[in-house]
Amino acid sequence: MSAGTLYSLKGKRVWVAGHRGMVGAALVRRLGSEDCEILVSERAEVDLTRQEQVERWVADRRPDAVIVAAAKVGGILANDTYPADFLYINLMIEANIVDASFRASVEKLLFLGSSCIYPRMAAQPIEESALLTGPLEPTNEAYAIAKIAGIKLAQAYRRQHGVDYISAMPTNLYGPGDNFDLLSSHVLPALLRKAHMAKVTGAPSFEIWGTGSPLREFLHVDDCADALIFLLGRYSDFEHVNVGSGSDLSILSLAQLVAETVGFNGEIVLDRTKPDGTPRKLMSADKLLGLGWAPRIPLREGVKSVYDWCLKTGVLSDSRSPSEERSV
Ligand SMILES: NC(=O)c1ccc[n+]([C@@H]2O[C@H](COP(=O)([O-])OP(=O)(O)OC[C@H]3O[C@@H](n4cnc5c(N)ncnc54)[C@H](OP(=O)(O)O)[C@@H]3O)[C@@H](O)[C@H]2O)c1
Ligand SMILES: C[C@@H]1O[C@H](OP(=O)(O)OP(=O)(O)OC[C@H]2O[C@@H](n3cnc4c(=O)[nH]c(N)nc43)[C@H](O)[C@@H]2O)[C@@H](O)[C@H](O)[C@@H]1O
Repeated sequence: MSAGTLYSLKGKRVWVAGHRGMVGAALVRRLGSEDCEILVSERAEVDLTRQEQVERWVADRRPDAVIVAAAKVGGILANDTYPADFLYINLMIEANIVDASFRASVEKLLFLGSSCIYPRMAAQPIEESALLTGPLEPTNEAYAIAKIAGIKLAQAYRRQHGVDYISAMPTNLYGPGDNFDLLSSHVLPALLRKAHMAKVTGAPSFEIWGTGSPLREFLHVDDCADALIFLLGRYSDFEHVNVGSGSDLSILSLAQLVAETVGFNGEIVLDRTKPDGTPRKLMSADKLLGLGWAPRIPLREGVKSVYDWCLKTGVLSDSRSPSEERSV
């Protein structure tokens, strides 16, 4: 084990639950440089909301370590429109994986939450200790409640059973493999697609939701995956850990950055009928920095690399209008 390592992945069987998602796929890429065996479960074989299926799979495959990167995930509109799905599916997935892992004597488990767990009006930058100190943002309350339950579940198993279960709270993420559906995506992939479509169709403008004034923090998913593998090896404590870049910008500034990246020179128009959500959610990066990890991919560089990835894969070329797209 190298200095500071509390849990070595060497020779271990590591289950990435949700390996086809943006974060799960980045974790699989990152784990490729560790001397471990990566386990994945296909959805056709295991629906993670089904306890029996999860218990059977974990008992059969016997992972040593588990990363819970499977979840029902979406942007502000999806969260606001489908609170039952966001609460129910996420509660089931995390409860099933945590308990099945305990029954199968998993050595280490990392649960992933999100920065929306914190109170809507939390003091900025938001420290880990702000959890449960005030009311949540209504547009994603259901998802936040499920994620808070996940943190508490990991802590409860840790306290009652002495197991090494930890939680990490990533900020808003972006990267290859993101969801570019305009109705269910997060802001960054939505803006890339809108700016690109405006450019290729010669439109004079593209729309962004809300007032453009909310502030958001962004982290490239490869930085996030690196931080998560760092925590898996170097962190073993009760409290969750924020995973962010340490800086934020307004949604309008983000839209301008995306327009520059894409090469769109027209206007950016505000659709004020859409919600803003939390005014600001910049997380304190102090705890993770203190442990010795720092991000490497600046936002401008990251957005450019994702746009290049989009052009290469053709993921933005779908000409359907938002109303024709798959529902969330
Ligand atoms: N994206 C962000 O901005 C962000 C920010 C903070 C935290 N996070 C956290 O990071 C984690 C991963 O997010 P992501 O962005 O990678 O989401 P994602 O791309 O939507 O991936 C989620 C994965 O979970 C799988 N899944 C969902 N329900 C399932 C079920 N019932 N059975 C089996 N698999 C199921 C999905 O499978 P299918 O491919 O079959 O649908 C998908 O592969 C989540 O815990 C999320 O809270 C994400
Ligand atoms: C990380 C996730 O963050 C989510 O909150 P949240 O940052 O507001 O999620 P986003 O959907 O990324 O939206 C961030 C901000 O961008 C604005 N925005 C502007 N144009 C667009 C657009 O075309 N699409 C989208 N999606 N937004 C847009 C949106 O109104 C909001 O103020 C939570 O709902 C989840 O629970 C999760 O925590």
